[in-house]
Amino acid sequence: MVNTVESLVDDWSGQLRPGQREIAQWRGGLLAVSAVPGAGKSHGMAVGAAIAIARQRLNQQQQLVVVTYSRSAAASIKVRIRHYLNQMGLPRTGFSVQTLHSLALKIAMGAPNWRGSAENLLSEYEQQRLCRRCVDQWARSHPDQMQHLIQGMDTQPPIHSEQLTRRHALISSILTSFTKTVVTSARSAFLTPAELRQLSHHPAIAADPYPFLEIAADLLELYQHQLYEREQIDYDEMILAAVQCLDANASYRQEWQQRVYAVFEDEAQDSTPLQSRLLRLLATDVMDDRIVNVVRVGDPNQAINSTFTAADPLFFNAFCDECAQQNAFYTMTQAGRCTPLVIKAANYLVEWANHTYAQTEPPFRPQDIQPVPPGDPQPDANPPAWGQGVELVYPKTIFETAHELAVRIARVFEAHPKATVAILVRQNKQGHFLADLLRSPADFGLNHNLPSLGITIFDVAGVERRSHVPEELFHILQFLYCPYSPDRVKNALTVLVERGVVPPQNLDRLAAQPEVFLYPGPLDPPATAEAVQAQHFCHGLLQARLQLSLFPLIAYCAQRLGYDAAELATTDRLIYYLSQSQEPQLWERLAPIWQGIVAENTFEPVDMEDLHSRYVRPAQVTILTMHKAKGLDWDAVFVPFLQAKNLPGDLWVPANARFLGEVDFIAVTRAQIRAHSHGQPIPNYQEAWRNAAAAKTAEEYRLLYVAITRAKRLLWLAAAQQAPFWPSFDWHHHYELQPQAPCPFLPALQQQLAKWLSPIRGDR
Ligand SMILES: Nc1ncnc2c1ncn2[C@@H]1O[C@H](COP(=O)(O)OP(=O)(O)OP(=O)(O)O)[C@@H](O)[C@H]1O
Repeated sequence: MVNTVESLVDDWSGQLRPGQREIAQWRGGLLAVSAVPGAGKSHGMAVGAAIAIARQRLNQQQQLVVVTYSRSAAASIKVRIRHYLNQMGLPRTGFSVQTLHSLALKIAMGAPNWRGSAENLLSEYEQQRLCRRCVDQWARSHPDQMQHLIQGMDTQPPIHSEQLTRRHALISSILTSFTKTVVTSARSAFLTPAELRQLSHHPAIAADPYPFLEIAADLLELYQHQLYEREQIDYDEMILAAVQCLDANASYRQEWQQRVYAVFEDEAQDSTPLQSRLLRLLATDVMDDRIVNVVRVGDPNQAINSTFTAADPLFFNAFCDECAQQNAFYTMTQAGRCTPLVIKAANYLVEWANHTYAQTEPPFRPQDIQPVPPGDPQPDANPPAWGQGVELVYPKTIFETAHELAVRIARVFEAHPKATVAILVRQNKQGHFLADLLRSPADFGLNHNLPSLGITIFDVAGVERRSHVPEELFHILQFLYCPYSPDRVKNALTVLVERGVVPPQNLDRLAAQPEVFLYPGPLDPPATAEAVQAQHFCHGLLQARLQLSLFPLIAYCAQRLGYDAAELATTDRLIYYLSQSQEPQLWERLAPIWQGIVAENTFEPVDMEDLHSRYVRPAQVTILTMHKAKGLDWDAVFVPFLQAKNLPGDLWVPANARFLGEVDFIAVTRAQIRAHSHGQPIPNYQEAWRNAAAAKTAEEYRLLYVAITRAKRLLWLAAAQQAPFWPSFDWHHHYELQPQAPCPFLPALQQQLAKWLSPIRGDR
């Protein structure tokens, strides 16, 4: 067995890059790998994990725990590790892949005397309500401070009606969001209410116009008290609870340490100190606490969560320094994913942004991506470009952007029918807007129709937001119980087309006259072949509706939609949930409950093993946010709407909070807590505001860097000359377009492109 493993390790080592090889050769202790995008971090980690599992003969009793930050990343790494274990003929039991939160939940729930339970886990919505309750309570018990806030920057108290308006804004929105921010930042930085209060007396902030840190301490205290009283926990608390359970109970800690041989962490740049502490505790050897088996891989240049969570690349950098002192730190600068021109564009972004923002917060660690040398193990490494490789356009409007995009995508599929393609947007709303335009171009006067070419438009946010299994089945069932409603026919057909069980076609035409679509008479015009297919499919479902009772009918529909195992398991969970909710189990009774599940998106799907593969599929255009695109890649990547207002955008003060002054005190307080947790001097409010703005800009450019480095062969960037003024407006209902400047990186890149693409001119 050992020999087989070692000979396979030798074989595989020949297929690994430096950095990956070190992970494969790891035999315990700390190890850090910092690598550029596409260098093969996740790949190296999967191979390394499989080898460690084989070497240590890990099993159900003692496992290697792989931690990631998103479900899709977890699914993709699980598949890779299983692949290598299969090659070694080993069972799949020696490891588990988890998101950090599910791991923490397991630890906290298993602890003796732990007061919480999964049912007590606060949803986002409930957390919001709890924050609001704390604010109400605080406002009642602090009338003087409330009055001080209501007066804002005015020298005199405002008139009565204005006071009421401000009070309402403070309670319902400003202080409620403030509470949420404080709760997350302070607890991640291990700050107790008492410590926060102490911090609020710091002389550096004595002249700040409002005592927001003191208010933060009050609100944090109230929030924690309320959680305790209600025996509830929230996501952050779960991690804190897990750490506390392990800290407080030696035998429980040892139980876990015995169970966990090592922790491998992907995307480690997104880790918070609290999370790192949890992982270290778990990975400490049960017999000797000087031995800590932790492997962390990450890329500080891809840190894109630090402005809305307590994550910060600084912590991963510190870990890298610690490992460097033990000669256990490696960097990987070669990457085979992208065509050379895309690499040049990404490197230029690093150089340009660090130069442009040298005075504030340089966004990147200066580090160039290099193409891999000849003979690299990756097949088709640094592939040749499609088209120009990097293309940059300035369409007149957001509509023209959609049109140009469709034209270019159609050309990609014409030349490469099996291409994988993604459109990356900054905000979900932009994604929905594009999805609608691309799905129904005629409605918007566009004459390029991707669905008619057999190309699926897959709007990730749309699907995920709706938690697709409950929503898809809901639409089908709604149709089956009311087949003559045009809306329901359209919704059901949309699901059927998205699932690929009915061919794409003009659904509005079918839905407009449901009886003609379902049961055409002799005088009706002949249906197209696609419509007949859709009709037969619907007849099958309607037939089942007459023969089956509700729950078997739901299961039948799930089968007909071609659900995979995880989706079928999710359907089972849904049926179970519905069966527990209401008697008698009739559609009319259950429909409102089901609709609630869809609206609140609270239903937890069964872990989707191949969620990842849904994002990257041939003959599909995947629309998703830049954040969600992390860790994935496609042949062609389109990044529209790169107007300056959209990226990097600005920090701004919401209109209802302007009476407090020219800065957003939520961002200010967060920046003050951030500085403290980094061991830096605490900044006053003006400096904290500048820091917050610089941190946002820096992170936006890292986000653009992530987007750019997803492209293997073609990167298409666009900035519309006219777009909605506020990127956050609902693009469906706000068509008032205004002139917009492009993201300042684009003109700079354009100049470079001109040089790179015409070497003679460039040389001059
Ligand atoms: N040694 C290797 N042999 C073959 N293919 C490899 C190797 N290393 C990486 N690859 C391939 O290169 C691509 C990028 O690898 P991977 O996704 O692991 O990179 P990454 O560093 O995690 O990227 P990012 O940080 O941008 O998400 C993948 O398609 C992967 O299969």
